[in-house]
Amino acid sequence: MTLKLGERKDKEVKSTISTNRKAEPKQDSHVFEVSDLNLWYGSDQALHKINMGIPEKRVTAIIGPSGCGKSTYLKALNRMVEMIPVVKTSGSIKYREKDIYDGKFLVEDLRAKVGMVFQKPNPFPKSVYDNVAYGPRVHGIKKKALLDEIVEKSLKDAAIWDELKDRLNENAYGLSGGQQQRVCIARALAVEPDVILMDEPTSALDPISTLKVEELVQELKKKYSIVIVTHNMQQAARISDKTAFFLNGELIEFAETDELFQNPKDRRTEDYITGRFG
Ligand SMILES: Nc1ncnc2c1ncn2[C@@H]1O[C@H](COP(=O)(O)OP(=O)(O)OP(=O)(O)O)[C@@H](O)[C@H]1O
Repeated sequence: MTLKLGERKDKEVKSTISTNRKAEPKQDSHVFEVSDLNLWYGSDQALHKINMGIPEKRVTAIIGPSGCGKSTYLKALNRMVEMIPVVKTSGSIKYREKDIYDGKFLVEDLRAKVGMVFQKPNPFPKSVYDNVAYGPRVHGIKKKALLDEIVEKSLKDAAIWDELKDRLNENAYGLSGGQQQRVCIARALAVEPDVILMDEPTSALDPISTLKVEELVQELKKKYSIVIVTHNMQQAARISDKTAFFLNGELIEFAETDELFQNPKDRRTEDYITGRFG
């Protein structure tokens, strides 16, 4: 089902992007607390004074037009953005009340807790088993029985065990794109993260694989806190509990998903979700 944005009147569009859920505002506890975050690539400022808490065990979607800073924000949360040498930041990001830029917080420890799944499935050119066992091995787990257990559990949690249990020794490159993406999710789960960041995880997938990943996200939020960047507003409405709308590097609105789509508070959010721009 494709939204023909810009072709409908506001009211119709707002009711079209329906989440089939009743708004259940909760008092969230937060895994991340982001305060006054500014980020520059050289002299170009990509994020402006972002203040945003990421709720625990819920799905937070980030939407907004191309270039508005969604991926930059996501990669700031696990300090991946620092891999680009010209990046400078100010403000603070706290993960479970610890400042992630505090010298005492090792980046490896942060990334073990905050896993990431990318737009394009990126398995290693290794067997399914070795892909999933990779992280635990890096963390020093050598016992075969324990690795077997972790691989099975991670593939089960990624809803792909039944499909792959007899193909564990096959190269992951030989799998379909949708299977590769779920193996990548299993790889992220194998190190027992707390938060999973997903950067447009279904944009390279066919509709059936997309549906499987969306269903999986619903399961995963029982155990993990999830932040997902998506270009697809229908997807944000379907799978997220809270939605943040970014524009030109600013956080314009952050609300319960039903609220944001049905009753946006900011004119710019309304313009975007009704297809007037973007
Ligand atoms: N490595 C980089 N070097 C310099 N500028 C960058 C870099 N990566 C992103 N930017 C700039 O930062 C801004 C935000 O980019 P970002 O990729 O975060 O946006 P986005 O909302 O995720 O976009 P899209 O939806 O197209 O993926 C853009 O102006 C972009 O050109």
